[in-house]
Parts: sequence; structure tokens; C-alpha cells
Amino acid sequence: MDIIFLREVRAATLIGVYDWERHAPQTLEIDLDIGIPSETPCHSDNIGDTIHYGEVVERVRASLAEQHFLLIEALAEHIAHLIRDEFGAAWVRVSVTKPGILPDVAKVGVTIERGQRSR
Ligand SMILES: Nc1nc2c(c(=O)[nH]1)N=C([C@H](O)[C@@H](O)CO)CN2
Repeated sequence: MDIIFLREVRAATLIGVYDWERHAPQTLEIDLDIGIPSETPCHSDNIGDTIHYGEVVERVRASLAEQHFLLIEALAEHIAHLIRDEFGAAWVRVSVTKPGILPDVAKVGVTIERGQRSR
């Protein structure tokens, strides 16, 4: 399976279980690995045969701007569903990092994988 990857995509959203987190957006860092449906774009050189990574970033940011999740796990599930449903990805890995949220911990996050990853 061929994979499009995006690293440290920053997106602002309301996220968190505590009251103070319900008022001001926080900036998350998101890593995405997106399994593309076929090898066709490698041969056709045609953007129409693949998943446009710029559109993915735009869509994820727009969606998160309207959402409020308590858990980063639920937010990751939302992104995975969006990418599979709207962009036709067979498999996706989503990592969500909340930078600087715990003292003396550089990054805290979660990684989920959804769908079937083919060889
Ligand atoms: N497994 C998780 N643990 C915690 C989360 C989370 O989303 N998943 N969130 C919080 C708080 O929102 C924290 O980030 C704010 O200090 C705590 N634990």
C-alpha cells in the first residue's frame, strides 16, 4: 500500500476534559498516514488519481474549528472517519499530540489506526 504522510499539522480546536479547556482553543499537532487506493498516481502523474493532501489539511482544520471533544482519542477517531469517508482512504493512522500540556513532558498523544492496511 502506498501512503501519503503529513507531519505536525497544526490545528486549533476546543479540546479537553477540564472546564478551562472549554473556552479557549488549543493548538494540536497531528500526524497522518493515509493509505491511497492504488498505485495509479505513480504512473498517471494525475492529481485526480490520488488523495490531495492540501484538501485533507484544509478539511481537517475546518472540521476541528467547529468541534469540541473532551478526549484526544475521540478527536482522533473523528479525523480517521472523516479521511476514510470523505477521501476514500482504505486505511489511516492518526496521531494527535497535545504539546506542553503536562509539566516536564514534551508531548502527550494518542495514535489510532482504522481500516485495512494492504501489503
Ligand atoms: N487518555 C487521555 N487522558 C487525558 C486526556 C485525554 O484526552 N486522553 N485529557 C486530559 C486533559 O484534557 C488534559 O490534557 C489537560 O490537562 C487528561 N488526561
